[in-house]
Amino acid sequence: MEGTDSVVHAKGVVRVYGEGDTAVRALHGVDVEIESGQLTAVMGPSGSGKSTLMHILAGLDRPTSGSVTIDGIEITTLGDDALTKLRRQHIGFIFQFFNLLPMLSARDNILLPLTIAGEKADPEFFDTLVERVGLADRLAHRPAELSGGQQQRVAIARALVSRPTVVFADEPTGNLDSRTSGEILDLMRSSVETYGQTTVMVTHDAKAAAMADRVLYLADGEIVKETGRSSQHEILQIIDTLDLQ
Ligand SMILES: Nc1ncnc2c1ncn2[C@@H]1O[C@H](COP(=O)(O)OP(=O)(O)OP(=O)(O)O)[C@@H](O)[C@H]1O
Repeated sequence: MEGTDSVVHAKGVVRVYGEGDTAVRALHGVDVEIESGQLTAVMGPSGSGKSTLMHILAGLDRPTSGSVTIDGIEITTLGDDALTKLRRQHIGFIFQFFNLLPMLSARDNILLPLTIAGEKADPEFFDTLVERVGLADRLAHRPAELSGGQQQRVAIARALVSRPTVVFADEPTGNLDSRTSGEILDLMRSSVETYGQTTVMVTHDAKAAAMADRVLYLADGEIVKETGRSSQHEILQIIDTLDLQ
């Protein structure tokens, strides 16, 4: 059925940091599938393994054991060069602190993933994208000349410009005020609706998770619950009941 195939599969993912007495088992055998065309939110208390899981699903880190496939490609056994190439082709990133290059204009920041890959943007798609994210009159500005919300819009356009298989967003609204957060979440939701952009978002914010089609709850390195689209109130209740503060 359209919109319900999974594009990322993780099976038995274990991640241990360090060795011996000081080893930290951050993930305990996580099984998860990320559905195509959906916004999936990952929630859980601090230290529950959200960032670790996201980094492994995105090919930024390798599991200690277990399997991860992106678009059918097993990434855990790829060499570094092949993994970098796969990330360029298949993954877009949005971070809490925007991670823009300060010396580049908004336009060049947005185009960076394509520039690095030696590709050119489809001009029509680029124009529609900057229009949608509301940056058409800010393209010549550098990040320091933009507000936090505008910088995150640049980061969203940068993540979307190569039309990646999956966008991973790590606390995308964690550094923004509530009004700007709402605008950024609307934008992410609309990229799912308009482009069918598969997106995975790590968040502490129940309001953000309420925008998702599916919510995964992580505790002590395990997925302890999964729900479909839920209201902010329902999400807060689950967090309270499972003691996931
Ligand atoms: N590089 C590392 N070395 C050792 N331990 C680590 C490392 N990175 C994370 N950990 C540990 O792994 C566990 C999971 O961390 P992770 O950052 O994935 O949690 P999180 O849910 O994203 O937390 P937060 O919401 O605070 O960002 C924690 O106990 C953390 O201390």
